[in-house]
Order: sequence, then structure tokens, then C-alpha cells
Amino acid sequence: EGQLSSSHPTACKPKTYVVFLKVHKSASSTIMNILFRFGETHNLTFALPVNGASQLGYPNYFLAESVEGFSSGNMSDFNILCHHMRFLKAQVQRVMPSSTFYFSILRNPVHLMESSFTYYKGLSPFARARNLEEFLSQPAKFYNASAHDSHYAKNLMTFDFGFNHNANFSTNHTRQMQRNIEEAFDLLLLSEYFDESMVLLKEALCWDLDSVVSFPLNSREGRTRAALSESMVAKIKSWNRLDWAIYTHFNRTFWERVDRVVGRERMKQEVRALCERREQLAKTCLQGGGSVGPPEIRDKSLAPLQHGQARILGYNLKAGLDETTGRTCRRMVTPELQYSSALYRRQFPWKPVVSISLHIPIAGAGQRG
Ligand SMILES: Nc1ncnc2c1ncn2[C@@H]1O[C@H](COP(=O)(O)OS(=O)(=O)O)[C@@H](OP(=O)(O)O)[C@H]1O
Repeated sequence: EGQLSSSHPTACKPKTYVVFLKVHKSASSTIMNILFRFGETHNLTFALPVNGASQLGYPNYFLAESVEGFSSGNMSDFNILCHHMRFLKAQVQRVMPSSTFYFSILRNPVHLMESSFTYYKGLSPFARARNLEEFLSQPAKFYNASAHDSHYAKNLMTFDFGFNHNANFSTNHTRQMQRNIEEAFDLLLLSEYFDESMVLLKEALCWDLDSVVSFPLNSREGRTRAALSESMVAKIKSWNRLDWAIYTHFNRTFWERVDRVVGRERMKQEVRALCERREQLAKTCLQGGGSVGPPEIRDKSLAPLQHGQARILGYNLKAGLDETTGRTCRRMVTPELQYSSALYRRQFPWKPVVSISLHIPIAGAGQRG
């Protein structure tokens, strides 16, 4: 256990009321794992989707009633809300206390869309396009703005934050969105600067380094990643103009915050410490020290959901770990659906778990929770 903990004395008090808007395809599953572990090890209560579902009513707007225990009034003190939702603050505030810390993460829309295309290839906007290049050459041929799953193909971040992903671009409109997000959230992170983001997060939450160390989850194998030409990059930016405006704005405020809160020099040191800790844990926990493709995953309870044309990597744990180390390591590599079900069983042992439902809609099958 000594090998696994590194605690620093701190003057602040760790925050334990947290909302994380889990924006799709933005490293959000890795952050969710961090929150799951912190909540589980500190005995906190999660605002989990009703009936053990994997999302909070998505793609419909979030409703307090989609949280298990809320309607019945059996449960009134929720600490962490972090499953996929379409954000609606007024509803979230019905569940969470006013002192709650709100944060989310953004990703460069170019990479986000490339990831989304591969992962959601079966959905209606993408199903008929042979590849992303073909989709981008004639989006109008494939994209129907009123399709129930259209947001996966356009301005996905805008949609997840609760705005209209098909709205026309105007500077006024994007300013308004940025302002609304700024008012609703205490911290916006960036997937491209994941480690710097974790440093900002631990500072803001007053958590220690070990609480924010993670292994990347939900990562695709390199060969399912499409190369993007300059012209494709330009097309993705203009197709996702609202997302681009949000991303560039919060990219700027991110670095302003780094300068204000941490400073570049200390940031470098903190990131180094985080990387060292991750490498140390990888050596301790992981067979081969890193991720493996789906067929190589031996323990099927640790296999991540495979979807669309993406091949999602997973991990094998080293054999012979002692009990405490094994438990810590296992938590770090447990995929979202399995971990979420385990938390549901822990919180509602008397309720039957219906099934581990897919967290993505199937084309033509309507909306799923
Ligand atoms: N630590 C870290 N740093 C940077 N990027 C990371 C990290 N962890 C996960 N990822 C990448 O995030 C993508 C998956 O995002 P999500 O987990 O949000 O997807 S999902 O919407 O919940 O299915 C997925 O992107 P793609 O591989 O491009 O598909 C992951 O590789």
C-alpha cells in the first residue's frame, strides 16, 4: 500500500460535491473513472441513472427524476453526478447542493469529430458515408438536422452543454454560449492537455496527486484512426463552427488560469510528478506496462464496450498482486459500464440490475438511456 499512496499535507478542505459534464469523445471516461474511484474510496454517494442505466436520460435534457433515489425522496444527499447528460443547470440544481463544484472537459473539435465518426459510424448521419472524407465532401447528402441522433455528427460539445447544435453561427450567439458556460461551470479542462488539466483539477478540488492519476480509458487502437488532410481539418472546423468557437475561447481561458493559479514553472513540475506516478503505477499494475487490443484482454470483466468501427483498448492486470494493490489497480482499469454497475449495486443492493445497457443509441432504435 505504501507504494500506492503519496499524500501531501494540505491546508484546504477536499471538495466532495462535484458535477462533471461528461462531454462525448473528450477523454471523459478517464475522468469519470477518477471520480468513481474518489467517490468509492471516500464513501460518497453518486447521483446514478435510474434502473442502473448508463446515461442520465441522454440525449434528452437532464431531469432530476432521471437520478435513482431522487423521486422517491429516499436519497437527498448526492455527492457526485458524472454520467452522460445533456446539461440543464436548473434541473441539476434540484439534485445537487448550491456549494457543488461544476466542471467539464473540451476537445479540439477536429479530433473529436474524427473520433466520433469512427465510434458512431452506425448512426444515421454517418451510416451511408464510406469515410469521414466522403461525409465532409457533401454533408448535406448525409446529414438530416432533425434526425434524433444528428448531434453526434455536428457540434457535439455544443449539444452536450445544452445548446442547439444546428443554430446559425454569429459572434453574438457564441459569446452568449461562452458566457452561459462560464456562469455555470467553475472549471473547463482540455483533453489535449490532459495532465495539465488534472493538475488544475486537483488544485481546484483540493484533492491529492494520487486521486487524479489515471490510465487512459476508451482509447482507440491507432489503426482505426483516420489521417486528416489540411482540407479535411478546415472542413471539420467550419462544419463544427459552434464547437470551434467554444473550444478556442476556453483554450484561452485555460492557459490564463494556468498562469494565474499554478504558474508555468510549477505546472511543469506537477505534470512531471503526475507522469512519474502514472508510470510507477503502470509498472506495478499492468501486465506489459500498457494497454492491449480487445482480443488480448484476458479478464472479460475488464473488457471495454466495442462500438462502431473503433477498436477500444483495454488492460491486463499483473498476476499475483496483493489484495490492496490489486484492488487499487483493478479500479483504475475497470471500464465505465462495469464500474457504474458495481456502484449501482453498492448503492442500491436491494434493486435488481436490469442489464448493462449500451451507452450509445443504435441507428433506428430510438433513444436509449
Ligand atoms: N488521458 C487521456 N488523454 C487524452 N485523451 C484521452 C485520455 N483518455 C482517453 N482519451 C481519449 O478520449 C476519447 C474517448 O473519449 P470519451 O471517454 O469521452 O468517449 S465517450 O463519449 O465516453 O464514449 C478517445 O479518443 P480517440 O482515441 O481519439 O477515440 C481516447 O483516446
